[in-house]
Amino acid sequence: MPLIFDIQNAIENNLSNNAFFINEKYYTYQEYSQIISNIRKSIKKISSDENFNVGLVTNDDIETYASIIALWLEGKTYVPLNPEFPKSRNQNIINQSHIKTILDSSSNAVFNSGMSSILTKQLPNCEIDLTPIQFSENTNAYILFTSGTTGTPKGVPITFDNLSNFINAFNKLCPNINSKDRFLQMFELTFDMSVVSYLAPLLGGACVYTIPKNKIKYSHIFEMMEDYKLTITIMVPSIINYLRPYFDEINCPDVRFNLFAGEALYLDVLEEWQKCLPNATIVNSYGPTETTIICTSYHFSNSKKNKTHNGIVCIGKDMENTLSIVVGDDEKELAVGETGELCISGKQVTPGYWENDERNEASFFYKNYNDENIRFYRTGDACFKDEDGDFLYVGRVDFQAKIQGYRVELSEIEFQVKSYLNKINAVCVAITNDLNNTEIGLVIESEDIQTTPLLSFLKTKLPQYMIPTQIKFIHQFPLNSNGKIDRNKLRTLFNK
Ligand SMILES: Nc1ncnc2c1ncn2[C@@H]1O[C@H](COP(=O)(O)OP(=O)(O)OP(=O)(O)O)[C@@H](O)[C@H]1O
Repeated sequence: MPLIFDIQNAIENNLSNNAFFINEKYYTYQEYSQIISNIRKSIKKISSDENFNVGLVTNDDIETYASIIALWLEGKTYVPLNPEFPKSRNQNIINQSHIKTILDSSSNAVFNSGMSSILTKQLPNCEIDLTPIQFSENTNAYILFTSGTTGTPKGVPITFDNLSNFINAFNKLCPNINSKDRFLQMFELTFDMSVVSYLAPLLGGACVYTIPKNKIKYSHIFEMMEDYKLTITIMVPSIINYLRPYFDEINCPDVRFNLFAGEALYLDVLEEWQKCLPNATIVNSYGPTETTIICTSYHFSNSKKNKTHNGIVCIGKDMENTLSIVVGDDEKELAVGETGELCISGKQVTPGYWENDERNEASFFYKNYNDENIRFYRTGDACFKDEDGDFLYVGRVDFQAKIQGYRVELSEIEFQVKSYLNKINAVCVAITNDLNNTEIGLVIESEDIQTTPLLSFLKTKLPQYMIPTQIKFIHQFPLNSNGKIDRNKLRTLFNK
């Protein structure tokens, strides 16, 4: 059955249960369905010959989450616009996706230049109507504009078909989501981890607990986990690095499932974190936006030897309906243990970047695989496969530095630095010096480290060309809007 009918059924079957806890207020599925219907009525006037893409200002309220479903019931695509992003970036997204209508729940509309803006707050109540119109599963459910290292955001459309395949695979990983579950939703709607954090609970009749934007202090997250006895938590690993000093105070026996994704997860911190969630299944998962949130997964267990590479937890095996391979420069599949670029195919892969032929040409390719012509997405991630078929993450292909002709894995240097620093975080970046040579820069998240003994230690572990030549100290690593360590910002520390 198409995903949109599952959403309709889930809402209609759970009317008396709580759907959301937002800004200290609960909303039942009944209230949610009323707000969805009110918004839906007001967007009916969007002409059907208009582009499917509708801008959605991502405010922190029930109307924003209701707008998503209202748009979907009408077969439209949401394009999130974060009011906290620079105006020029949002304008670029609006122009690229030809948005003519914007849904906004705040009356001081930020994006009203030359397009119709529909205010979604305090609309009059109308008859509840959650029956979707008929539309193709190839319709885009959302388009996310990822930051894009070139400076121009690139649009990643994800279809309803992509999304329903993802949901099926996710439900295998985290089974039996039901009305007793309480989910943490701590992501900006411009980041795809938000989609699993609101959609998986909605489909199970569970309640979504959002963290108010003005309270995204890391201490608040675990207070919420404890106070509201959250049962399912989805996180980026940087969060537990921040929570690390408080681990002794955290005890969340109600968490039954804890998923990590989005960046490298380190085993040492995970082993400590696990004690805070004594009853949780902990999964490390991996996936670029282009393959719909996550597409590989690995179960952590404290009763086995967990697989790692340079301290980074294994990203595991393909989830259902995904096929990943590691290829060399000539797109030939590499043997077990050989590092190359991870390429992904399957039902979760985006149909392609939004109106970007050049990028599509570079990022997707067809390959004959087991007598089938299959379309693969190049992830830009360096990985290798082990003899059990598990993938191990090595680093970004573009973070691999070439130094004096040697290919250097920055994650290997980070691993050694961290093993010396013990619980202090460190990031290596490739920097270009005045003579246009590549060097290794090291940023340490502390202001109290002696460099001489650290360098002496590194010299016993690494060849000379891998020893960092510049070291900076910083009180706290900057995070980007997705909550990941902002490596680009760290790189700028070396420009001075
Ligand atoms: N479990 C994981 N371990 C290591 N890295 C991960 C993991 N999960 C995701 N990643 C990293 O995150 C990337 C996907 O994140 P996302 O699609 O948000 O793009 P981004 O590279 O962070 O940013 P952007 O494309 O916006 O510049 C992956 O390509 C990989 O580099």
